[in-house]
Amino acid sequence: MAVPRERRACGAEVTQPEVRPRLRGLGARCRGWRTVSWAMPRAAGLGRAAALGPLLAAHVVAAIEPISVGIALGAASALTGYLSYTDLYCRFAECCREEQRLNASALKLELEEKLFGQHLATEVILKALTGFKNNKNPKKPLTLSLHGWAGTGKNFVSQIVAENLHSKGLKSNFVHLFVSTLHFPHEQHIKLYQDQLQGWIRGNVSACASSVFIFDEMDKLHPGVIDAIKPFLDYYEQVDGVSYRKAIFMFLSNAGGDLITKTALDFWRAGRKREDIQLKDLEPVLSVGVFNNKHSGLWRSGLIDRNLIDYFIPFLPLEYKHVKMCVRAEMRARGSAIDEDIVTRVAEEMTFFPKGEKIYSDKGCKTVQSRLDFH
Ligand SMILES: Nc1ncnc2c1ncn2[C@@H]1O[C@H](COP(=O)(O)OP(=O)(O)OP(=O)(O)O)[C@@H](O)[C@H]1O
Repeated sequence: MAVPRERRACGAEVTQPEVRPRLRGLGARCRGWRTVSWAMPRAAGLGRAAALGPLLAAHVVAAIEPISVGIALGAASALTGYLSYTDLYCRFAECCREEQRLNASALKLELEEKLFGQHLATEVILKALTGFKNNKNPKKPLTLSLHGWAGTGKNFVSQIVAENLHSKGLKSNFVHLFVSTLHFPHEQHIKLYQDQLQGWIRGNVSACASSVFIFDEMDKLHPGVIDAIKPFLDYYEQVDGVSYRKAIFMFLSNAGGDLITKTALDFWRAGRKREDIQLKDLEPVLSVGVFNNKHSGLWRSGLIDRNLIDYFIPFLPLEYKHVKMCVRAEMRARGSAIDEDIVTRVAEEMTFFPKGEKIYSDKGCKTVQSRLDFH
């Protein structure tokens, strides 16, 4: 019998093909399928295997890639006499290093250099992650809710955060990205999505306690779906034998973008500096706004009324000067010399709002890359 393509490629069982998430590209399919397969009956076993040490963990990976891992370990063992088995193993396969500390200064530098116009997001993310990772016994997982207009840097930041937590970033086996319209598209399957989500998260946290889960397009998530993970975000020591306290959850959403823009505009009109906007000017407005917004993914959510979201992080709308910074950053990334004429032309092709003042880019920096291709 012919094996379905996904199964050949990813080595996982297709459990419910008629309602499975439609995933883009093989990488995405593998990520989804792998997660499903780990989350289901084998999850608890995997968690225990990982806890029993690298030898067993090596068997788990060796079962996945027996030849390459075996050859690599054998050759390296022969060449080196001083590395521990764990060190050696982790040079060839990705390891979940739960106790690994965060390099806070590297993260700070990266955010300050690469993220433009987001003084609040930079400050809060840095403090939240540093505090959380420095705490050996967190009482709950870290939950961050990122809000803002399109193209203001929410996905960009989650990528930076992921890379600073697990070196392979979004490609890591311990970082999981869910996209509402891709993984949870049908309203009639909410119950199924809730069950799958619980299984995915339980399985992956069993395998790696410091797993990172990113939920993009929260504003397109059907109300109630996210409440399925409420027990995992709460202050429990364990849920069914699994501790979720070292995991990190990030929710990305356009919901609340209008509230953030209004505050930014009020400051601008009052002649106050953008950098004077403080978290307290926005966080309460955001949490209430999102809780009352039917299209936020967090409408009347238990995650909010149980105070399980640690930080609501506002992403401010980007101005003309920030768009120019994005163009320059893109030119640098492409290895091109900075041409200020092109920088200006690209920035001027973007559209700005509100109609009268034209201060903020309506797509943030989102189309900068493609526009640069024309010049
Ligand atoms: N504040 C920023 N600083 C630097 N670059 C940015 C910023 N915002 C966006 N960019 C650039 O624009 C690209 C698109 O932004 P990103 O995907 O992070 O937007 P988003 O806020 O997640 O948008 P959406 O809500 O539509 O998903 C990024 O990959 C990055 O190159």
